[in-house]
Parts: sequence; structure tokens; C-alpha cells
Amino acid sequence: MQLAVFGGSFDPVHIAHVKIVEQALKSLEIDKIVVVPTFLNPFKTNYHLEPNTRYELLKKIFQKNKKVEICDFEIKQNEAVPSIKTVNYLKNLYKPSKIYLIIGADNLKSLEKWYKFDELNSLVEFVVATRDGYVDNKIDSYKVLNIDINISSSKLREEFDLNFIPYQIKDDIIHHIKT
Ligand SMILES: Nc1ncnc2c1ncn2[C@@H]1O[C@H](COP(=O)(O)OP(=O)(O)OP(=O)(O)O)[C@@H](O)[C@H]1O
Ligand SMILES: O=C(O)c1ccc[n+]([C@@H]2O[C@H](COP(=O)([O-])O)[C@@H](O)[C@H]2O)c1
Repeated sequence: MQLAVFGGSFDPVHIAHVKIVEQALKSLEIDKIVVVPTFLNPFKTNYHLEPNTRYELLKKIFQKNKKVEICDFEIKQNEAVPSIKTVNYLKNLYKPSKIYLIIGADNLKSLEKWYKFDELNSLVEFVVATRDGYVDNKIDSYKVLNIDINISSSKLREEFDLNFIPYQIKDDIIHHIKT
């Protein structure tokens, strides 16, 4: 089987994340996409929504799609988890013949600084989602998902706009903002 892995902070999850999953299912020959919310990105120092909340919101969005699995491996570690650890865990679990690892174009500039990058690079094929404001010539050497939605979780935390929140979780997000 062929697998795609899409890790992220999803703090909160927004419509560009959903489009990435949809595009991956359309354009990569995969049997399953595993979405992995971080406990904490190894390059970040804090999060906003609790890890379990971010996990539950993802589950609510994708619950009807049998090809999408939300994985709680990283949030259960209670610490920042490098992607290679997650990839190895999923490799053992599914024994896929191929693993795509999806990242946004903003991650290209620091990709080689990821933990054990060379080893990770030998285990997966990176796929890059295009992102407004992040032009990088390196993108030409990757499979690309065209996303083109100008939104980020940090912008959403600063200027809350429900238009960028997936419809399945609008009420939950309103609730989390009020509490
Ligand atoms: N609008 C977007 N277009 C393309 N890729 C995106 C977009 N938003 C997020 N991604 C990618 O999806 C993955 C998960 O993103 P993440 O949860 O960090 O959201 P974010 O919007 O980048 O958050 P933040 O603003 O806090 O960095 C990352 O690889 C990121 O590059
Ligand atoms: O493995 C690493 O060293 C590493 C360093 C930085 C980021 N990552 C992963 O990149 C993914 C995207 O992170 P983020 O915070 O931009 O959504 C997420 O799965 C992180 O764990 C992984």
C-alpha cells in the first residue's frame, strides 16, 4: 500500500489544511493519508489549543472519509516528536511500499535542519504544498500540491475569521475562543 503522511501543529486547523488532504487524495496514488497533529513542533516553543483538542477537531472534520486517518502517536508522547520517529512508527504499522511526507512550501527553507534529515529523506518522498508568499526554487524538484489559500494558523489566531475554519468545527472554534 502507498501512504501519505501530513504532520502539523493544526493550531487551529484551517481550510488550507483540508485542501491539502483533498489534493493529496486526488493527485497522489495513495491508499491512505495519515494526518498527525504534533504535541509540539520540534522547532516551536509553545502551542495554543491543547494537543487533544487539536486532535479531536481534526477527527471531526475527516470522520466521514475512510481514507483519512487522524493519528494520536505524537500527542501521546507528551513532548516534541521529530518526524522521523513518526515515519518509522507508521512504517512499522502499515508496512507501506511508499511513504509521501507532505509539507507546506514555508518548511522548505529549514528542511535540511530537521532531525536526521538524510535518513528521513531516504525513507520518504517529500511532497510540497504551494503557499502564498513562499517562493523557493527548490520546489521544482518535488511533487507539488497547488493550494493557493492565503491563510495561516497564526493569522487566524490574530485576526479571527470564521471563513477560514472548516464548516464541521465552526461551533467548536467559537466555543474555544470564548473560553
Ligand atoms: N495556506 C497554506 N498553504 C500551503 N500549506 C500550508 C498552508 N497552511 C499550512 N500549510 C502547511 O501545512 C502544515 C501544517 O501547518 P501548520 O499547522 O503549521 O499551520 P500554519 O498555518 O503554517 O501555522 P502557523 O501560522 O502557526 O505556522 C505545514 O507543513 C504548513 O507548511
Ligand atoms: O523532524 C523535525 O526535526 C521537524 C522539525 C520541524 C518541523 N517538523 C514537522 O513539520 C510538520 C509541520 O509543522 P508545523 O508546525 O509547521 O505545522 C510537523 O509535523 C512538525 O513536527 C519536524
